[in-house]
Amino acid sequence: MSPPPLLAVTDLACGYRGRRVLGGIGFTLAAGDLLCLLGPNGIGKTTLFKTLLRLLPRLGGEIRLNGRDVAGWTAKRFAAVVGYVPQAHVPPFPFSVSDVVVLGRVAHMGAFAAPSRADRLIATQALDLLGARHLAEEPYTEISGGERQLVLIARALAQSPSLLIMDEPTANLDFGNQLRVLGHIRKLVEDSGLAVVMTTHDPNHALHHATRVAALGRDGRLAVGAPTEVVSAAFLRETYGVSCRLAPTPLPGRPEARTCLPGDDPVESLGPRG
Ligand SMILES: Nc1ncnc2c1ncn2[C@@H]1O[C@H](COP(=O)(O)OP(=O)(O)OP(=O)(O)O)[C@@H](O)[C@H]1O
Repeated sequence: MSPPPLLAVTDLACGYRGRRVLGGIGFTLAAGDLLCLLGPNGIGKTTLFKTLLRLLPRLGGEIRLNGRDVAGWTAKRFAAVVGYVPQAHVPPFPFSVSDVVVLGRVAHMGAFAAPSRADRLIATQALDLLGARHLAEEPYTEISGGERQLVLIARALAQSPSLLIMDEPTANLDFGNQLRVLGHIRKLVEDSGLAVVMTTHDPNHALHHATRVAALGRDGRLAVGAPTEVVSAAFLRETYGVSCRLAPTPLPGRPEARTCLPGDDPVESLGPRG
């Protein structure tokens, strides 16, 4: 019998007290998958993430990690498998970058224990992996937004998770930093077998970097599949109300890759769609 998938979400319903936002959500994720979650503003991507992370109680359905329902897991047991990279923010205190990264080890430390030398070494290795070791002694409050994003990814990697959930890891990054951060994420997935679920508002991130795409349409249904299957001109028109064409743009290791370009009728894209 084949082993269960790393993450299996079945018939999941999410929302807030008295308000269901999404229902019937189902997908699986294996080690080495980079899944991009796409969908229009306000459709429920953050709500789904919060539910996967157990920050919001599920309204129905199941979330299984390695075949086990996560309901009732302690925070520590959950954090040993799942890491979370929030959008970069500036904390009120000027912690050093290495102190921020070593916080990722908390899930592996005893209650009230200080980080050990081994914990510090793992934190340094995580920074190394992302080419960010030179930042170790900098105050976290005085580095750039792109650097902060790398530091938050390093903190999540120091946690040694099997699954990383990333909320718009490229938001607020300039073009160069977007490419660098996405390149690092893809390399980690390819080299270490880490699985990643990330949101993005750029379909080209999904087309160029994801192994799979999960797209929430305006009807709240989730379509899951290969990037070029899911990100079609019809999906972009229905979801974002824009006319696009998908140009073949073979990339190293991805001969089937496409790039989303403005279509013939850009005026159609103006204004919200109901
Ligand atoms: N704390 C809350 N209580 C009640 N409803 C909420 C709460 N937070 C969000 N919502 C509602 O849930 C719906 C989905 O919001 P969510 O933030 O998950 O969307 P999203 O897809 O992440 O949007 P965006 O792309 O704009 O970040 C929206 O209608 C929103 O108003």
